Amino acid sequence: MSTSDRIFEVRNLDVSFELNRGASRVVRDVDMDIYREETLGIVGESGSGKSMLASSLLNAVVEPGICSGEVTYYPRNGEPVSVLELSEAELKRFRWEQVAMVFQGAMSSFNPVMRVRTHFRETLQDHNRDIPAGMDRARSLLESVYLDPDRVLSAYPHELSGGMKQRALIALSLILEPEVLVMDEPTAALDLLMQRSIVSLLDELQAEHDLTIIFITHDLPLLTKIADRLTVMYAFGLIESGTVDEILYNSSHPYTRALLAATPDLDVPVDEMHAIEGSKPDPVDRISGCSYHPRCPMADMHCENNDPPMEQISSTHRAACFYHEEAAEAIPLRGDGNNPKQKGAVHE
Ligand SMILES: Nc1ncnc2c1ncn2[C@@H]1O[C@H](COP(=O)(O)OP(=O)(O)OP(=O)(O)O)[C@@H](O)[C@H]1O
Ligand code: NI
Repeated sequence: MSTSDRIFEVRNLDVSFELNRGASRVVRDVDMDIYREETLGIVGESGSGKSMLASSLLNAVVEPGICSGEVTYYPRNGEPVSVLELSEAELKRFRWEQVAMVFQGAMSSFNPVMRVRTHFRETLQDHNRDIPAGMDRARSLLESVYLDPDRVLSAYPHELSGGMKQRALIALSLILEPEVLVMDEPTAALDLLMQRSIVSLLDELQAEHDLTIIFITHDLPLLTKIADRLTVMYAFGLIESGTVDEILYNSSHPYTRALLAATPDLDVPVDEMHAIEGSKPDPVDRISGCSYHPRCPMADMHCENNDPPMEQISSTHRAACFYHEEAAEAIPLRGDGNNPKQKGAVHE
């Protein structure tokens, strides 16, 4: 992937809140590139900063959070956009027309007293789009998420099941033809079957609409089915990123390996994150050295005193650990040595 394929470039991104007990840094010094038409999965335990990072991409961090650093968006046509410098009016357009979002708790983001049709219509109206052409598009989008347009458009949100509502929201988020879809735990409230069907539907939508998808969840097994690349967050920062295969079979950060080892079966989604020993980091505390050292079995004095930089492991794989070369041996994964794919990938 060359830099010309980038759709987002994030540099030195920080998000902080001024709390009574001190400054709370909930995203720390994130550098990240996102490539056009990829599906990037962001995974990490609850509270690690995934939602804050995702909302930073749209300059939509909740008040009174402060976002600093650079978020540059490269549209297919036109000049690069400095997202954190957009005005309110520019942001409103940017958020629907370039980068759309389906956020956590999306089940409630339909207005309960408005029919689904009105949501589509008002969005088109707000953005000065042609209504008849837009409503035709709405119908075809609803069809492409396997919903009956007539029935759904005239329904009130409560008349739809959770899965139907979620699919209708995805259709709505695509009504203004955005290039990027940011999804924060979009399937969390759905049953297994519905989660899987939404995932396969995203694949189809992505191909059809040339979408870039950023998918956030703590369901690692789900991500391995949908993502091209994975980025792992720990304690408000990125600690490893690579292709799905690099993360699954050759992960080089002790936290990622602990996460994988705690995931009993990649075909069964579990709330695997809580299985890792030690307490969760607090965004107000300033831990010296590596943020993972208090929980890391490999940590030594060097890790306690120094913050590990992201090390390049392959052209697509990076990890922030001084001992990334030894991690595979120190933290074996269940099934290591049995799976031929894993065997070949283990560090010598
Ligand atoms: N409004 C707020 N004010 C101050 N701190 C906040 C606020 N909202 C969230 N935080 C803190 O920011 C940190 C990161 O939160 P974030 O919601 O990004 O985590 P997450 O990884 O998305 O977790 P989850 O998987 O539970 O959604 C957490 O420690 C959280 O306590
Ligand atoms: Ni979240």
